[in-house]
Amino acid sequence: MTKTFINIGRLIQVRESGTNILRGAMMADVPTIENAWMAVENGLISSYGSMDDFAASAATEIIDLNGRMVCPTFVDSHTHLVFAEDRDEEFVMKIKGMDYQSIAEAGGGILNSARKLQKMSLSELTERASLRLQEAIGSGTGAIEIKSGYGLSMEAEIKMLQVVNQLAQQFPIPIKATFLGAHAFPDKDKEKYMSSLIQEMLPEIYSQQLADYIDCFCEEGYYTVEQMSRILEAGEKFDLRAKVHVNQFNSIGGIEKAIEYNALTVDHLEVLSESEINLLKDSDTIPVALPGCSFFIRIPYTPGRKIIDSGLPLVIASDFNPGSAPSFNLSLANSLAAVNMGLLPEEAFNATTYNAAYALELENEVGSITEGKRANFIVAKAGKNLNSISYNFGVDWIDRVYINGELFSKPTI
Ligand SMILES: N=CN[C@@H](CCC(=O)O)C(=O)O
Ligand SMILES: [Zn+2]
Repeated sequence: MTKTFINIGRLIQVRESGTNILRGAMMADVPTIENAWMAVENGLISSYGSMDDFAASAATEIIDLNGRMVCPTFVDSHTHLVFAEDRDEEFVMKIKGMDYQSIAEAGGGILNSARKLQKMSLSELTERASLRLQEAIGSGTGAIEIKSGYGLSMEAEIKMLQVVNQLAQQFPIPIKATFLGAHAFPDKDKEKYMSSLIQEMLPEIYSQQLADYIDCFCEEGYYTVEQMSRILEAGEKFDLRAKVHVNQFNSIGGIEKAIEYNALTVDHLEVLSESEINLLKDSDTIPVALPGCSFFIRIPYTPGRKIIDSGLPLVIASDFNPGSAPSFNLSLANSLAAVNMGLLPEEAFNATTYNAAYALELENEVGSITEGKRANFIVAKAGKNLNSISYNFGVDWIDRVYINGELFSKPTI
């Protein structure tokens, strides 16, 4: 049966299909229909228009939105949503003055998460991740990427990816899985782990079809450019395109190497030089900023304003993880991007919806109000507009979330 939503005060992010990722000045525009209607059929957006031209059909359920704004759900292209436990004790260490790297050296960090995850069963991990994902959808996320990387052994990395695949079966939104075995080294024998990654884990992941992308944390003290290169080379053989962590603390050549492998995205970029911006301009690789991480571990923000002013596209994601960004809330990411990166509300919104869909190759499915895309959308509370998303930081502006045209209910815990 068709559902028709009428008296939509503003229908936001309405775009024809077949357009491209938004770059530079294009990011400041969010096409909108004032006083609109929108019809949904079989879970997809089937048509929309101005209320001035609306004619009700008998075979449709009418839902009157009384002037509220409707916009597409967010797309979160970078998360570490599967983990065993929060790391709030590290948060307290940070308040007392320790930085991210010293916390890792003191037994915290990625290895702390790995020790906990290795001991936890697949079903317990799935249950915990499900609760987080339900909440993330309730906060407006309608498509998501989830990485492994807290396993750091063949068994635990496979377990993490199986959890992601179970979530993809259970949840009604598109979920992409990324293999991030190269998140840290589990012990001193780095070569042994490199061989395990390339010769054991990757073939097994491929044979079980557990991942869509391959990732690597290319950073001083983690993976060198040469090690990342070997990992991306191996990933290519198993049809896994790269989405990589680069330039979080230092620029060591990761961007250049990622572009050489035609990476889909380069994520973090808190440290970014003019020459690296120029390299990105000559490539199809998409820059992704993670303002929640900058906020939480108090590191510089990715120069998003500069990226856009250089004519590049920009994507923003949550980086949701227990260490450096324990929030999946993309409304907050919009606020942080506006206040700390100098993005207009329109630019931040495009970076978390329309452009973000490209960062997961889901541009034909989600990210805008377009005929034939999934009816994954948010109904705002009364009186809220596009500016409210960035402006009302930390305030819940969302009245309801629809996924595939169905009302999504938050879990009752
Ligand atoms: N930087 C590497 N990985 C995560 C942090 C992981 C952690 O601290 O557990 C990130 O993207 O910020
Ligand atoms: Zn990350």
